[in-house]
Amino acid sequence: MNVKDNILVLDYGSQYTQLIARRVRELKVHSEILPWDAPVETILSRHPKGIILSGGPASATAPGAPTIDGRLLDGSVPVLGICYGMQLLAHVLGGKVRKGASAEYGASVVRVTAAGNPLLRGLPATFQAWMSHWDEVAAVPTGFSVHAESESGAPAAFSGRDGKVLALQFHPEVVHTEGGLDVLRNFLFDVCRCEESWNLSGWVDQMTSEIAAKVGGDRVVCGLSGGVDSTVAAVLTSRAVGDRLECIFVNNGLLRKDEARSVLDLYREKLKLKVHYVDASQTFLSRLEGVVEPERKRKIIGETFVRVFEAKAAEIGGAQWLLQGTLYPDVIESGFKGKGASVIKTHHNVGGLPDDIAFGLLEPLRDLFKDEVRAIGALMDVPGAILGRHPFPGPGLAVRCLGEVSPGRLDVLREADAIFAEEIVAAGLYDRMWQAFCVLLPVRTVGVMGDVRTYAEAVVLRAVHSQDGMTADWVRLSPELLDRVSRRICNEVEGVNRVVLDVTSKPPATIEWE
Ligand SMILES: Nc1ncnc2c1ncn2[C@@H]1O[C@H](COP(=O)(O)OP(=O)(O)OP(=O)(O)O)[C@@H](O)[C@H]1O
Ligand SMILES: O=c1[nH]c(=O)c2[nH+]cn([C@@H]3O[C@H](COP(=O)(O)O)[C@@H](O)[C@H]3O)c2[nH]1
Ligand SMILES: NC(=O)CC[C@H](N)C(=O)O
Ligand SMILES: [Mg+2]
Repeated sequence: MNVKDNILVLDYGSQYTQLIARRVRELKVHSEILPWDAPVETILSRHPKGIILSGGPASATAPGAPTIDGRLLDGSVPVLGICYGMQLLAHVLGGKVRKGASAEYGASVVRVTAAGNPLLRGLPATFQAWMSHWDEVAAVPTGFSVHAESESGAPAAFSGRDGKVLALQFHPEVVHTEGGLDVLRNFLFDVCRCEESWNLSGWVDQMTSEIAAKVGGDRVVCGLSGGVDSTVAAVLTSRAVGDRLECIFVNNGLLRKDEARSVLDLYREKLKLKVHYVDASQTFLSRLEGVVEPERKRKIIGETFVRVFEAKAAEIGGAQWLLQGTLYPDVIESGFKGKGASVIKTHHNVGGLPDDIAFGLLEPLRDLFKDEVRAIGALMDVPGAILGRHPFPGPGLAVRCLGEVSPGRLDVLREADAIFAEEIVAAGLYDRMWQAFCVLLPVRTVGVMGDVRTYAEAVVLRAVHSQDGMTADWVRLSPELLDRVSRRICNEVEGVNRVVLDVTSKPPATIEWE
């Protein structure tokens, strides 16, 4: 692959670190992530044209907080600090950081207060930006200038050292920040003087050879779910290992209405992969009996998946590798990177894996985001019917059936979910959103149906726009559609007498409820 220029992202534990790297790739520049405490020599040996400091959960002024070596701040390589990165720059260069009067999470308005910041070139005088912080910069270092402020009046952008050290309190890497990509473009091409020299088809060729080299003559089993990620991973891997790849589709009893059959039909018709079907629903459901704690559900499901893969692999002649369609958001939310990231939720395929797993793991998409995976799938001619599907988590309906996961409650959820999905498709909205689904609450409320008092559970409608699952906003569905869905669910699904709408973005909520 032709990698000319390199942008280094130093990871301070942000949920968005990989997103920064991914945006840089989107702008056709190679980018690499190193932990914040990588030695300066290592950092400089990568010849970065620029360095980006990510956000992070720590407070820059706290004892032992992640820091930066002053040698990186002499202006010879441009440095951009984002959120924690900004607070850190302010702190180590002699400014002042303190806890703000209140936090800013989600959408916020940034006002440009002075010209001269190369990052803000071309942006309007006020714009909506995504924030996720509590600390703020109270004073910038001597010799630095503030160019924008947030609603609270705190600095939202400052720079100094001849425009070579720059800082932003908001997150230009998230899609909900207006002009965010322009900000990063300005950094890469104006400040760092990079040239476009990276693309996805180069990635496919390189990854195919890496998989071939790693697997050698071994055999691979793939957990295939019908979703985008595992399908793309399987198609990519089959290019590298041919018929030494066997796919296993597991019915875990937590699939949506008619999903097992429709997924199998789809694979048979559209793709030439060897797919084995395992119905393990009894095993999953009996292990989940009585479990209500979200993280326990996820861990039980993660382990059970692996045991099912092991048993099936043994039955079909053994395999040394387990291929999974793990993406970067699964990894970061599971807190897997160590280096200071919080555990948000244990994705079954990452943090939920048991320690004594009988396979080596093959996860070629581990550094990527869904929209990149869709683009790679399209490059490899994966059918649009698969690439366009909404994501569906491996733990499935278990994390949407809050409280106990019983067959009866799963059926209620399945029926409600199918109605919502059907109406979203009928309204022509399916391809215009990231996900739409129902959640069943373990909360009973009083209703009156046919003059009879009911005391039944409530269903939540959740529909979100997102580009990569890292941030999301709720979809403004029309009142007419909401009304139709609500009436149909109450009329057609026994056990539900109330439908409510989730109007929360991510952050502060997550997309799924558990
Ligand atoms: N029912 C299943 N059978 C076999 N493997 C599964 C199943 N569900 C999930 N997996 C495995 O877990 C991985 C992670 O699941 P995840 O839902 O993130 O990805 P996906 O299903 O491939 O794509 P999507 O996000 O579009 O649903 C999958 O890529 C796959 O390897
Ligand atoms: O394979 C998966 N295993 C999981 O354990 C899991 N949990 C959440 N998701 C999906 O990831 C995206 C982000 O979800 P959250 O905002 O709920 O964390 C959303 O698209 C979720 O549907 C999962 N996918
Ligand atoms: N997202 C971030 O980088 C947050 C930085 C810091 N922990 C704060 O709360 O302000
Ligand atoms: Mg899935």
